[in-house]
Amino acid sequence: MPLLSLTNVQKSYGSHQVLAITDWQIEEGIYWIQGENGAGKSTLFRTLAGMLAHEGEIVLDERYSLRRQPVEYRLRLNLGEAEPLYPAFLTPADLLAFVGEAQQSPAGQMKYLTEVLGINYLDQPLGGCSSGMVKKLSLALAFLGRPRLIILDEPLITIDQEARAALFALIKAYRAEGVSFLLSSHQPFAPSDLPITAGYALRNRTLVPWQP
Ligand SMILES: Nc1ncnc2c1ncn2[C@@H]1O[C@H](COP(=O)(O)OP(=O)(O)OP(=O)(O)O)[C@@H](O)[C@H]1O
Repeated sequence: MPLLSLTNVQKSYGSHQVLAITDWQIEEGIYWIQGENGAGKSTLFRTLAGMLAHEGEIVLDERYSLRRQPVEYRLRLNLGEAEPLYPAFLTPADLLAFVGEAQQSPAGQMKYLTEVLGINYLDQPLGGCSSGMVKKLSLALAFLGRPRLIILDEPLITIDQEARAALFALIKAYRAEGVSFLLSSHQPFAPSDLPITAGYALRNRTLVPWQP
């Protein structure tokens, strides 16, 4: 049963078409998406997260259409952006509380995520946090709630080895609970890092099986 189906999905900025995906489906698993700079990965992920207007049909779990059941769909699909930007005066505690409520985070989940990812600067305004500290927070936010699919755009940029190991452990733990992942990276993941189900490349505005 497909977890995510895209049919005739198109996205343009003005006259510049970035996505033209006729038919693409994935089942549960951990997927890796590669793309050259400017290929459209962030545009694809923001489209899947419902942040950009698009043409075509995007359906999760054969039931939740982004267009027709937007609330149910968004509760089940989380996005961690490549280069997250937050207002400088907010703290990690503020954002975790806000996103946690919106995503209906179960009791204890925020504490678990902040401990695993080493977010021990909960009350420090983000304007005074390093890019790695902001990135780790954005990753924690992407795991909140009870998602079916978590999309992480360039999850490894700016984070250190310890956070990378913690993130991979978290991905495996969530995967064991039935959560699927779409990850982008300019570099392929080593098989020892993560059990990747399949890789795709974003080329010529569409997704094709990845080949080295
Ligand atoms: N808001 C926007 N307005 C106009 N064009 C945009 C906008 N955002 C992205 N683009 C264009 O769409 C194309 C795809 O951009 P996108 O950011 O999705 O690529 P990407 O694959 O994520 O790139 P990178 O790996 O460099 O982050 C680029 O040609 C970019 O210039």
